[in-house]
Amino acid sequence: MTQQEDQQEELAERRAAVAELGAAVRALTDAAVVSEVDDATLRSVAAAVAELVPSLTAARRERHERPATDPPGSGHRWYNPVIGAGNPMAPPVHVELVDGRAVGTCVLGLAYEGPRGYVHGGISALLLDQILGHAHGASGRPGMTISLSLRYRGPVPLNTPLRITGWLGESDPGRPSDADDHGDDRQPSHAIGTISTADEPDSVLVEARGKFIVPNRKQVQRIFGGEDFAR
Ligand SMILES: CCCCCCCCCCCCCC(=O)SCCNC(=O)CCNC(=O)[C@H](O)C(C)(C)COP(=O)(O)OP(=O)(O)OC[C@H]1O[C@@H](n2cnc3c(N)ncnc32)[C@H](O)[C@@H]1OP(=O)(O)O
Repeated sequence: MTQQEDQQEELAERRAAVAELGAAVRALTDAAVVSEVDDATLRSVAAAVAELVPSLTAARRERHERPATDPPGSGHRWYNPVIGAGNPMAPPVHVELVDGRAVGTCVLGLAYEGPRGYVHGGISALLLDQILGHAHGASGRPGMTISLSLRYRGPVPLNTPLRITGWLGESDPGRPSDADDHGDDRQPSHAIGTISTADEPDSVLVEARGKFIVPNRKQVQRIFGGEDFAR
């Protein structure tokens, strides 16, 4: 086996273990928010969970440090709060590119509840920001959101297969590019997205409009210390 194959195998092993823990803690979170067991059981589970924490934090990363799952150039985000298999907070949303559109699918349990039986509006915004980011990134230029507005047309049901779709709209007409000053294309992109149930994809429950920019070199330096932020 070559050294590269060895590294690939190690990476796959690490990602599988991270996804396994993510799924287990996600299931625990779901159990915690649906549970109606007696107080003594809640307290004994809380104590058992608290005892597990030190075994995970024995080796930890700090802000700005890459996790072992996301080596430079991979473009992966295993702990992303929307799509990351390793993040218990992520549903996780499964995203595919279909005919130039980003299409996400997921089911949201009671941990995401806002109005009783329905998804919290902030969670819808989180999902849409991510999917718009994928639509923008699909053009080959991953970027950052500079504005996001939402229209909530109908409540989004929990425990129901959902479809989240994002695509690029027209850029700002007539906005001059100041590429000469900044060495980058500074035209923000407009992206549009929707949430519907998988059964009724044409019935839009939430729609979003966002603007994305590709940070220029100075901005990348200022915000990310020069590292290629998207890779
Ligand atoms: C297959 C592909 C897979 C890909 C997967 C990817 C998935 C990822 C999904 C992740 C999804 C999650 C995504 C997330 O969660 S991204 C996280 C949320 N977003 C942020 O944190 C951004 C915070 N904002 C800033 O840091 C600054 O505002 C920036 C750096 C943006 C500009 O601060 P700066 O001090 O430098 O400039 P200014 O404020 O004086 O702005 C002046 C004007 O210029 C415009 N402007 C500025 N810079 C640019 C530019 N570079 N190109 C074009 N235009 C630019 C600017 O809009 C403004 O215009 P106007 O508003 O006045 O009209």
